[in-house]
Amino acid sequence: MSEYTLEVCELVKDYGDNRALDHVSFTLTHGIYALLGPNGAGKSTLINILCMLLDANEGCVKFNGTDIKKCKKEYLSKVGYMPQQHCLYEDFTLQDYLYYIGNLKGMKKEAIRQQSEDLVRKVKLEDVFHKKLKGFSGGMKQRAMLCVALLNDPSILILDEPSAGLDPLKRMEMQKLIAELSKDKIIIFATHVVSDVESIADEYLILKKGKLLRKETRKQLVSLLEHKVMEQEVDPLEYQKLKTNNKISNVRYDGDKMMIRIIEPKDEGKGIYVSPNINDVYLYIFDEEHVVL
Ligand SMILES: Nc1ncnc2c1ncn2[C@@H]1O[C@H](COP(=O)(O)OP(=O)(O)OP(=O)(O)O)[C@@H](O)[C@H]1O
Repeated sequence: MSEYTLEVCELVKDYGDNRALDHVSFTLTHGIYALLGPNGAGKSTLINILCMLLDANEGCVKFNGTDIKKCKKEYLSKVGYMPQQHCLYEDFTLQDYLYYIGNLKGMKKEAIRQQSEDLVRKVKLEDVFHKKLKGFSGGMKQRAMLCVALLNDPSILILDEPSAGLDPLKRMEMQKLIAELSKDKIIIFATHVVSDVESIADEYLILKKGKLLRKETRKQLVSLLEHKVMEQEVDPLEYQKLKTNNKISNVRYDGDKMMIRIIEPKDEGKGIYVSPNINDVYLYIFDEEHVVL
């Protein structure tokens, strides 16, 4: 199995006085990396630098040990990018669009044909291969964009909110697809929606205000909250009171009973401690009123 490395070294990006990335460093080998952070954390800026659409002010990115600026053509031929916004030519058929992109990627005609047919089967779009993209639903367009990103079998796959706008079933399908396709690749999956990555991410890159706070596995992250998440039954009045000075990560009804998940409860002994999940950790890290990290 070939092993690729993508190394981000002390990246700094400023937009005027606003520092969007602040000395960000990490190294990735194959696997699925969830890039998490709230609005403005710097995810898109980082992705744009990784896709060479934007230059950093300081620092560099290395692919297999070489600065990507020194091997731009080779590096870009190994990168597949699925942007947040659809950028499909709607008057093209899916087949024509894949041919067009394959050409831009410098692929041979026969390779485009073989890979296109294989990819549309994998993402279950073979029935609409010859149909115009303008007739595609949102979910079909997302899958078409994934095909485009996967043409030329990239070693690095960068996905910016790949499940945005999909219904829960389609979100699960997209997660399954990404997990199936991840073998031997470095996959960066940027999202705000923790549940989209929880079942498939090998590691989490957590960005906050341009700084990389953590690069850890699920196990390492949830250990932050071991014995700190309590599930408790409450009545709606009590809930209103509790939520003013507690971090509540979830509210659900169990029949008539209102159940809440509290992180580091102020008043212990009213519920039971439960296993933390990534959602709890996300709230713990990003709850601005109770900054801990
Ligand atoms: N072109 C730009 N000009 C000026 N400031 C920018 C520009 N792009 C991003 N920024 C700023 O840089 C910071 C990081 O933004 P960025 O879009 O990278 O974050 P993000 O994590 O991708 O956010 P979102 O989840 O909302 O897409 C923010 O403060 C943002 O306002």
